[in-house]
Amino acid sequence: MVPQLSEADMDTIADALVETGYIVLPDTLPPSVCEQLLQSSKSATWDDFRPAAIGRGSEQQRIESIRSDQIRWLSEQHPTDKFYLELMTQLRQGMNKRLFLGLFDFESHYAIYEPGAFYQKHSDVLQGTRNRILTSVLFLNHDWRSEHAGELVIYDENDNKLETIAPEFGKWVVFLSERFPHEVLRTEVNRYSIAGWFRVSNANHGF
Ligand SMILES: O=C(O)CCC(=O)C(=O)O
Ligand SMILES: [Fe+2]
Repeated sequence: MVPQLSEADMDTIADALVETGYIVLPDTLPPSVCEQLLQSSKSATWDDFRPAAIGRGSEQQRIESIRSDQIRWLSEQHPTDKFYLELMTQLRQGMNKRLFLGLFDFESHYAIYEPGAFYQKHSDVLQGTRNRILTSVLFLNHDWRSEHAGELVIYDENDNKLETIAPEFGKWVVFLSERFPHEVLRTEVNRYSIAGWFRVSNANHGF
């Protein structure tokens, strides 16, 4: 069965994006889908994962002092990925309908942060582009405890700390990409997440 986001969930998310620009949802996505995603992340071989890079195209760099996670992009060809991508399509259409965001597509990757890995404070909007509008992060860590660390910290435009979010299984964070710098604190255990970005078409914005 294709999982569904309810109209009520979409209303909640749209209202939060208007009021504060972000939302932390503890258990909105179906646990069975989250479990499949976790298994898919765990069962991939390390050959499938690549050290994450920073930037775009020829400017792409790997700077381990900034981020040290390993990533694998989701694909429509993969049945588990497809379920998740379907949910994100529903969110994209729901937000376009409610907020006229003109979201055009969605790209996302599994990430594994091994013990000692982190991602320093950054913005998801790549320099010189404005095409990432909404960020989505889903956490997949069962039995997370504070000593495991690896929290996601969200800041406001003036660098004030807004939230320190435990990366607990099934927790889903959605925020306006441009408004919130954020960082992943150094994790003490393997940390599983899926980060994704809803984008507008470059062509629409004249780039
Ligand atoms: O996994 C996370 O908590 C967020 C990762 C992130 O900020 C990114 O990949 O841009
Ligand atoms: Fe990010």
